[in-house]
Amino acid sequence: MTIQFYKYQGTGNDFVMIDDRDNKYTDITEQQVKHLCDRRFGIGADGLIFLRNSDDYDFEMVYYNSDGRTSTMCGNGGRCLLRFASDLGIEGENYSFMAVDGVHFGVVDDEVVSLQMVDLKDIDDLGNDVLFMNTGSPHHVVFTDSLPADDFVAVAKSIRYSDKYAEEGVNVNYVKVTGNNLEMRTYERGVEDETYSCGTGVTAAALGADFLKKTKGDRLKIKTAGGNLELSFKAQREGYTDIWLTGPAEKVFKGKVKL
Ligand SMILES: N[C@@H](CCC[C@H](N)C(=O)O)C(=O)O
Repeated sequence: MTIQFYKYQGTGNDFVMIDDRDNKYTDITEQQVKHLCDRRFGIGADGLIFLRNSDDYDFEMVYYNSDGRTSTMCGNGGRCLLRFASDLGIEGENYSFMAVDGVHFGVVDDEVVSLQMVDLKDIDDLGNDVLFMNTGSPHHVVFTDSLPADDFVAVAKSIRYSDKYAEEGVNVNYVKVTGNNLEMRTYERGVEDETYSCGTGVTAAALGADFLKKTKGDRLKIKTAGGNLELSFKAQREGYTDIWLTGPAEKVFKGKVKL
């Protein structure tokens, strides 16, 4: 079988996109997804996303990590999917779509794509400037004065495979705050490596910085290894609402691949 695919990236978090509005690929296997995402034997990506029809919304997002397994929400993937929908000619600038964590709204313009993230209620304060929260995907967030350098993946793996997280897995973020600007590195579960950027991780870092009162205001800039993102939000008495993740998302190339 030959598949028409598209490759997208949002701040260097890259995805294979497949238009599956006619449900041709619903029986794709873990091994096949893993192969498509493989950087040497396949197309190469941090994840794979199917765009499918939805009865109640503009479309549905079905996300797989590069290990071949379906997972929880992917923020940059959602932003890339919005650009893909627009490129496919699905009508509108303002979209709504269904994902694993619920309904998302999105806006596509020439320069950037904005995605509304799910509201956040609970943040676990683990002490010493370390937080855990679920922004659509689970994130362990460490605030630090200097980001780990060469040893980042080893440090992140020791947290991801610790007893607390070993079974379910977790994404690990190290974040440095300077004024209202954040700089961060993320290790992703399911990729089991550092990625250039992670949208749900950026969301966790920015909301965490506000929660710990490390920043001021409701719009923060975040620098990732693959580029800059912005997060705006409303702080409520308990948690956060109106959370919008904004930044670039673009098509890189398209092609056909044999499965
Ligand atoms: N890159 C994503 C997060 C994808 C999901 C994550 N790997 C997990 O399994 O928790 C993002 O941009 O949010």
